[in-house]
Amino acid sequence: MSSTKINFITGNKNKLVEARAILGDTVELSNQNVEIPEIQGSLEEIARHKCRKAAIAVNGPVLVEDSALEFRALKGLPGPYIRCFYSALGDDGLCKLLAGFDDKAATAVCTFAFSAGPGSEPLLFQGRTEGKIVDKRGEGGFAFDPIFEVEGQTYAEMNFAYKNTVSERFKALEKLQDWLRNTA
Ligand SMILES: O=c1nc[nH]c2c1ncn2[C@H]1C[C@H](O)[C@@H](COP(=O)(O)OP(=O)(O)OP(=O)(O)O)O1
Ligand SMILES: [Mg+2]
Repeated sequence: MSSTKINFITGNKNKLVEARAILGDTVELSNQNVEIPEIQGSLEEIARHKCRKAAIAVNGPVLVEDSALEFRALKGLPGPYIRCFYSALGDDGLCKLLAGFDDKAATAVCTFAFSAGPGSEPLLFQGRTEGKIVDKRGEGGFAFDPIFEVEGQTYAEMNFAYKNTVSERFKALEKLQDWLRNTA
């Protein structure tokens, strides 16, 4: 597949670094940060809204991504509001949210949205990874990585390359790559 260039609109450098590593040389990501107020709604509605606004802001094709962390015991919350919860509560506070529950299951969800430009309806590519919430362990990664455990290791305990083979971001980007392969 020939290399494709896409403008990934995100203010999160860690997302950018992971996405570039996952995509390798199949897709070249440029990056701009555009402040877009995030709405309330389903993961899909939030990603679509962010994508439409980003396409208008840069007046061209864009890729955006929205990450969520769903706690089963909390019926899917914090979900797309994880950024707010994480910055207010941190790793320990997020763990404590589940203190009263035996069920520690959580799902990390990554939703990429691509628009060909202003007025062009976003296409979604979503990946999900099942895990559980544990007391923090590990030094790597970012944000909630130390408390999200998948198959015995937290994301923060995994090496960077290994996280990028099991993560929701990897699964979502595989779908994006399939789409690019089939439309190029
Ligand atoms: O692999 C991950 N491992 C651990 N934590 C993660 C991961 N991926 C996103 N996160 C955190 C960052 C933020 O606290 C929240 C998502 O919020 P979200 O709005 O999607 O991202 P953001 O505001 O940081 O960047 P953006 O400019 O793309 O909206 O979950
Ligand atoms: Mg955000």
